[in-house]
Amino acid sequence: MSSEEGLSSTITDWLFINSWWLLLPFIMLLVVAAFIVAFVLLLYMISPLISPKPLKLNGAHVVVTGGSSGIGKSIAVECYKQGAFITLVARDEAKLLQAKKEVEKFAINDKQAQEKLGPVDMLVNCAGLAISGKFEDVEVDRFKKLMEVNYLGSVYPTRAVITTMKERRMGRIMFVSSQAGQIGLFGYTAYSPSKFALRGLAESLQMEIKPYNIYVTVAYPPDTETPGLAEENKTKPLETKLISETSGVCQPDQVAKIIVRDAVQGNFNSSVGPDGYMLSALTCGMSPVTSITEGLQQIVTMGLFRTIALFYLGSFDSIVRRCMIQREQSKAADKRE
Ligand SMILES: NC(=O)C1=CN([C@@H]2O[C@H](COP(=O)(O)OP(=O)(O)OC[C@H]3O[C@@H](n4cnc5c(N)ncnc54)[C@H](OP(=O)(O)O)[C@@H]3O)[C@@H](O)[C@H]2O)C=CC1
Ligand SMILES: CCCCCCCCCCCCCCCC(=O)[C@@H](N)CO
Repeated sequence: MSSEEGLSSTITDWLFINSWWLLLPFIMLLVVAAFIVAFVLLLYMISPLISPKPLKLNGAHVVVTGGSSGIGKSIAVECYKQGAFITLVARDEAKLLQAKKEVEKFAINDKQAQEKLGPVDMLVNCAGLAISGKFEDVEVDRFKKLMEVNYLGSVYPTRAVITTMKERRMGRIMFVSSQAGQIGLFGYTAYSPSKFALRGLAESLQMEIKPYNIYVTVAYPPDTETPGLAEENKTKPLETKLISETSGVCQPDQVAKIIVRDAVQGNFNSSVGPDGYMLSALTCGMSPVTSITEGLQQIVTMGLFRTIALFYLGSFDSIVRRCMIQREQSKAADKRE
């Protein structure tokens, strides 16, 4: 007796059936059910991966908060170059008028001079500031200020446009976070939380408004050469400087190009440079996916990037330790004098 006959006779004995082929219809049913389950699972996996339709910037109305300087101004220029109508939002009127002049140099058609604005097609929440310092050195009211400007300053404009976007069943909302909104670093105990908060807001909001064909983008730029960075650098701890140098300094135009491209495509995540790419793959968590390649890349690279990240973390720890020892030595030297 072959082992196959042995197995089938065991099953038939067990089921009190004298011929195994009486089981055939059940086996077929099982196979069909398995196929259906696999198909449904696949559909569920694929459905969030379907890419949104790109937004046409030509003739669109783009509102940029923090549009009078730095990254915001470059985003405004980039959108204007692609034919959009722009509204700049900020506090200082003189700076706004100067920025308006600079943006208008890049007109691509006569129509743009007429400033024909309508409902907002894309909102760019870029107004913000950075304050760095050791936890105990930063005044408590600065923690509040950063949450107010960086976080709530993105909530209010979004509230102002969301109802109309939902009615029109179209739109883009962008939040400018930071690499410091993906990783907590020495000196950013007040700044990082305000940028992490944007990610929580963006994920929740995206789930609510996706059926209305509105797409959210969170941008995580590295250090970028702007008036804001120059201001921040005046009081930045040495540790923060050394750690941030890891991912280099970018130009605002270069950052803006990438951010605008991602927002137009409806990508949830927008990162700059190789470190930015690794950080985003590593911290993707349960954030929305917007293309099959993005999902596959995350699946394949995560373990590798975590391995690389351990080396980075080790080097950050050693920077912090070295700076502490140096400070203590110079303090001791001062006392001796
Ligand atoms: N530069 C960098 O290294 C990085 C910056 N970022 C983020 O990008 C954004 C822009 O930064 P950056 O270009 O460097 O900054 P800038 O300081 O160069 O520009 C900031 C802009 O925001 C406006 N703004 C500031 N505070 C307020 C407020 N309370 N209400 C309304 N508008 C305000 C400013 O105009 P006004 O003062 O007239 O109101 C200005 O237009 C920020 O959110 C920053 O955190 C992220 C990663 C890196
Ligand atoms: C695989 C893992 C890779 C890990 C790479 C880690 C790189 C960390 C660098 C963080 C730089 C933070 C810049 C903050 C910029 C900012 O928001 C302020 N300058 C605003 O003014």
